[in-house]
Amino acid sequence: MVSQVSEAMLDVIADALVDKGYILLSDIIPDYVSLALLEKMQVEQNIKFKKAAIGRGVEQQINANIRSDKISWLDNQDHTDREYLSIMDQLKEGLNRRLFMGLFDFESHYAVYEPGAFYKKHVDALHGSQNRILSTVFFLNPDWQECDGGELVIYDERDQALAVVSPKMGTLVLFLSERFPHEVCPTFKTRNSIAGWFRVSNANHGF
Ligand SMILES: O=C(O)CCC(=O)C(=O)O
Ligand SMILES: [Fe+2]
Repeated sequence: MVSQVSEAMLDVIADALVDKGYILLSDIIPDYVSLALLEKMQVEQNIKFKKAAIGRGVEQQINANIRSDKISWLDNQDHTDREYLSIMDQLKEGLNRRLFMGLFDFESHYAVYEPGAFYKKHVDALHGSQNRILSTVFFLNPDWQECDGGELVIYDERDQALAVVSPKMGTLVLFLSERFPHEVCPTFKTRNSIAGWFRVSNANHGF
């Protein structure tokens, strides 16, 4: 079954990206998809997940002082991943139609933050390449409490906190990749998310 993102929802998202550059959504991914994603994560956590690296190519390195999550990339061949990727594809098409963003592809990984893990303040657009345009973070944590930590904090250009997001099951955050530094505060409980990025192709670079 492929779930549909409504035109009204796409309008709301496009307006928010123009007005503020970010939006938090709680009702875009159906529960059955979230539950399937969480189940898959839990089954694969001890098998497929690898320590996350920072940077790209030869500069890529594991730096546990900056981030200490473990990740596994989504794969279009997998039917659970494909449900999520198909919703992201509808977002891509809907935003390109409304905002001419030139979004070209989408890459995403599951991330597990074990107790004590964090990701210090950073910007997602990779150094020397501006092709990450729109960041997405989807949370898969049922029964998350305030005292569990692991908040995603989004900052503005002047380093003021704009939003402190509790990583609750079903919340999707979208923000412009180059504009918003953000961090994952240390978590006290195992914290599951899917981070993803819409990119423009190098040929479109500089629109
Ligand atoms: O899991 C999150 O809240 C955000 C992760 C993040 O910022 C990233 O992977 O770039
Ligand atoms: Fe990030």
